[in-house]
Amino acid sequence: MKIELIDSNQAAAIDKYTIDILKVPSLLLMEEAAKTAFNEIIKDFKEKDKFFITAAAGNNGADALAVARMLYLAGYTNLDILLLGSKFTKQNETQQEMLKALGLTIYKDLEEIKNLNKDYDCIIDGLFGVGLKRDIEGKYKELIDYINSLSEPKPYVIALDLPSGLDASTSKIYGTCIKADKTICFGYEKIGLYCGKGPSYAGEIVSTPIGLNDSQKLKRIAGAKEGQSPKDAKTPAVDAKSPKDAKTSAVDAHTLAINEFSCLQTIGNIKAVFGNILKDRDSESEEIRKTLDSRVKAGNKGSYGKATIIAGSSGIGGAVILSAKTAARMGLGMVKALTHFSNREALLTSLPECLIDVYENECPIDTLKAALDFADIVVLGPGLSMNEAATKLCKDTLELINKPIIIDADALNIIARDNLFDCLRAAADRLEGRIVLTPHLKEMERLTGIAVKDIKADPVGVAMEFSSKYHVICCLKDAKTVVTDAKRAYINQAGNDGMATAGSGDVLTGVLAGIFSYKFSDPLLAAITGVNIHAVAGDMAAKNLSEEMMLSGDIIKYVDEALKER
Ligand SMILES: NC(=O)C1=CN([C@@H]2O[C@H](COP(=O)(O)OP(=O)(O)OC[C@H]3O[C@@H](n4cnc5c(N)ncnc54)[C@H](OP(=O)(O)O)[C@@H]3O)[C@@H](O)[C@H]2O)[C@@H](O)CC1
Ligand SMILES: Nc1ncnc2c1ncn2[C@@H]1O[C@H](COP(=O)(O)OP(=O)(O)O)[C@@H](O)[C@H]1O
Ligand SMILES: [K+]
Repeated sequence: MKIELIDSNQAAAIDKYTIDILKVPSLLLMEEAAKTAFNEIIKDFKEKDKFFITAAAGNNGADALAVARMLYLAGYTNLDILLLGSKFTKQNETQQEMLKALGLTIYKDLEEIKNLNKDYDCIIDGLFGVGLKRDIEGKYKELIDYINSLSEPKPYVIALDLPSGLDASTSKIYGTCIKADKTICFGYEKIGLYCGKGPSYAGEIVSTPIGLNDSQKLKRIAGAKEGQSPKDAKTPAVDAKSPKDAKTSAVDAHTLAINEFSCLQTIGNIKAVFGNILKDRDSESEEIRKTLDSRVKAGNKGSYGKATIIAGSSGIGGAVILSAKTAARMGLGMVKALTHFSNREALLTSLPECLIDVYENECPIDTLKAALDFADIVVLGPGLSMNEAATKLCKDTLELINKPIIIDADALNIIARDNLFDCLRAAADRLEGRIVLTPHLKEMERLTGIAVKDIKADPVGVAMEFSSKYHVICCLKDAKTVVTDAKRAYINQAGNDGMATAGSGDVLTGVLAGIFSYKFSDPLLAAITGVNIHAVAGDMAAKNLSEEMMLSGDIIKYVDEALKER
C-alpha cells in the first residue's frame, strides 16, 4: 500500500482552501476532525476510565477541547483538562466557551493536575500540530517531559494529528516530543510521521479522513488537473457586496487558487510505501509488475542481463560475494566480479557461477574497460576500501561509465574525500538519471557535510536536495529508506532491525543490479522496487529466523520469494 504524504504548508493550504474557497466553516471541519478522533478513542476505553486532556492555544488545542466535550457528553466524565497558553485562536476560544457552559473545569497549571494525584488511563496530546515551528520550552517542555516520564501504570498516550514536538514536514524534533502510543492524523498524513525519528514518537498511526483528503478530488475541485498551468486554475465563485469588492475578492480568490494550485500539484509526490510494492493495485505497481513480467520465457543467459560488480579489496572479501550472489539470485543471466585477486578463491567457492576479473596492485584500464563493456548494469563500491587502487578504480569508472550504475559504500566515501562531484555530475548527465547512489546516514554526512543528526531530522529534504544537485537517484538508507529523483520521493516502510547487520547494504546493491536489468521506463520506480524487495526479503528472513539470528546473507535466500509475491 502507498499513501500520499504532505508537509505543513500543504496542510495549511488545504485547510485554507476548504475554508476560504469551498466555504466550509472552520468549526465544522474541526468538529469533523474531533468526531473521527473521538470515535477512534472510544474503541479502546470504557466510560469509567480516567482521561487527561492537554491543549495549547492553537487549533490543535481546539481539537483536543472538542474531543474533551465529546467524551464528556458521551459519558466519559472522569476527565481533567489542562490548557496552556494565552493567544488563543477564535476556534479555541469557542471550544473553551462550550466546555465552560457544560460546567467543566479547565486547569491552567500542571501542578494542579499533579495535585489531583490520579493514575490516568489515557492522555490526549493536543498541544501542537502542524503549526509548530520553533523549539518547545518552559511549561510546554515541562508538560511533555512529565507525560513521557509517567510509568507504572503507564497511561496510553494518544496524539492528535502529530505527536507534539515533531515537525510535520521534516521529522525534526523541536527540543522534546510526546512519545505517543497512537497518533490520530487528520486528513492527509504528514511526512514527518514516516521518516527519521518520526515513527518512534508517533506509535501506531491512524489516519482519519476529514474534509478533502482525496488528492484527485481536490485537484479536480481546484481545477488543477495534471499538466495544466497555474493560469488555467479555475477561479472559484466569490461573494461580493459591491462591484469593487467583487473585483478585489475575485483577485484574492484567484491568487489563492493559484497558490493552492502549486501546493495541490505536489500532493502525492511524496509517498510512504508499506508492505510489498508488487502487491499494490495502483498504476505504479501495475507498471512495475508489467516490467518484471516482461522477462522473456525462452531467453538465453545473454537475454537476462549481465552485471559487473566492482567491489572488494585485499582486506574485505565478503562484500563482493554478497553483492554478486544477490545479483545472480535476482535472475541476471551473468554476473562478473572485478575484484582484488585475494578474493578469487573465496568468491569461486561460494559462487562458482561468477565470472571473475582480478587485479593486484592497480586495476589496468583495459581490464576495467572490458568489464564495463561486458555489463548491462554496474555496481561500484561495496568493500572497495579507499586505498590508491580503489581510488583509481572509482575515478576511472566514473569517467568511463555509460550504462546504469549503482554506487555504494567506499565509492561514495572516495567521491566525498576526493571531491569527485564534477565527475559524478558528468556521469549522471550522460546516464540521464540511471545512476543510483545508496548512502547510509554516515556516508551521506561525508557526501554533503551535513551532520547525521541533521540528516535524520530531514531525510527527505536532504535526499531530494542531493538528488537535485547531482541528477542522481538517491536511496538514503536508514530504518525508513528514502528513495528520490528530486521531483518525487518514496519512504520505504518495510524492513526490520534484523537488517542492521553487516553486509545488508551489499545485498541491496545486488538487488538493485537485478532490478535494473529489467527495462524500467522510470528508473525511480526501479529503485523503489529494489529497496522495497530488499526490505520485504529482510522481513521474510526475520520471520523465519528471528531478527537477532538473521545474517545479511539470509536476506538473499528470500529475494526470489519476495519478487514472486505479485
Ligand atoms: N484550520 C482548521 O480549521 C483545522 C485545523 N485542524 C487542527 O489544527 C492544527 C493546526 O492548528 P494551528 O495552525 O493553529 O497550529 P497548532 O499546531 O495548534 O500550533 C500553533 C499554536 O501553538 C503555539 N506554538 C507553536 N510553537 C510553539 C512553541 N514552540 N512553544 C509554545 N507555543 C507554540 C502557537 O503560538 P504562537 O506561535 O502563535 O505564539 C499557536 O498557538 C492541525 O494540526 C489540526 O490539529 C483540524 O482541526 C482541522 C481543521
Ligand atoms: N532498523 C532497520 N529497519 C529496516 N531496515 C534497516 C534497519 N537497519 C538497517 N536497515 C537496512 O539495512 C541496510 C543496511 O545497509 P548498510 O548500512 O549499507 O550496511 P552494510 O554497510 O553493513 O552493508 C539498508 O538497506 C537499511 O535500510
Ligand atoms: K498533538
